[in-house]
Amino acid sequence: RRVRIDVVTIFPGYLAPLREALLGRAIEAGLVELGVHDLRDWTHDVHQAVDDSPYGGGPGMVMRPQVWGEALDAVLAAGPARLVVPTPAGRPFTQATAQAWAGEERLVFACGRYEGIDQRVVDSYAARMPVDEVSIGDYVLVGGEVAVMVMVEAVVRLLPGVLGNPVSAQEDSFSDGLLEGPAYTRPVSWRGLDVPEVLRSGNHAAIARWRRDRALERTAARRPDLLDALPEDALDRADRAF
Ligand SMILES: N#Cc1c(-c2ccc3ccn(Cc4ccc(CN5CCCCC5)cc4)c3c2)n[nH]c1N
Repeated sequence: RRVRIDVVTIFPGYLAPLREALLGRAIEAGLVELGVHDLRDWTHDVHQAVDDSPYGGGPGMVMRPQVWGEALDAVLAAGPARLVVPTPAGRPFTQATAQAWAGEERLVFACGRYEGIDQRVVDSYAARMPVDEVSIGDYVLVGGEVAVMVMVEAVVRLLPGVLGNPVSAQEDSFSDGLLEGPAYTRPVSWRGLDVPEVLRSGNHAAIARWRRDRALERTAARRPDLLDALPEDALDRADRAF
């Protein structure tokens, strides 16, 4: 199965890294088709204006609906898609979102800049297709391009054939609801720091117990919200020590 991804932006160069490495190989393998479009290709004025002052006042500029309408009509003409609009005011983008979108045939990303895109763009397309206004986290970026990079990577890595070891897509650190614990490889001693003995013991039950303890410890320390979100039966007696 393949997915077609289109991105509309005033900074097409910002999306160049999508063609590198893992994603580049997925594109070469024909698992992903990627189209990056310059929004200014759909302006008609000599200044290629894409923004204007906000009605009601307020800081900054807002992106004009007409240009976005022509660009998205052109890109969406190729067939039905889910329209994704990154915004600080969006619903949280999570692994569950990535999993859901990995099943889509087409994703179109509208990258805003300035203070965002005139709301009528989202409203007009929401009438005829799925439109998701999403945020990748509680911090403020300057535009949607970086968010699109994050979301495209999170989605594409879930597509069959993209990752060398697909099982890891299922066993993602968030699959058992805990953060993953520490990982080690050779050498056994490095700058006076040794690999924990248990990991070299060959005692797989002890190793599994140690790893779960480290994951619980780390989750309790860094993401207590994940612990609170665990289903009642997720922690056994040994787990409750943390
Ligand atoms: N995903 C995601 C994002 C984004 C994101 C996504 C898309 C765009 C398009 C433009 N910007 C810039 C921007 C920045 C702040 C504000 C809020 N205003 C500030 C001044 C007073 C009024 C409110 C609006 C627009 C974007 C930011 N930021 N953080 C995420 N997780």
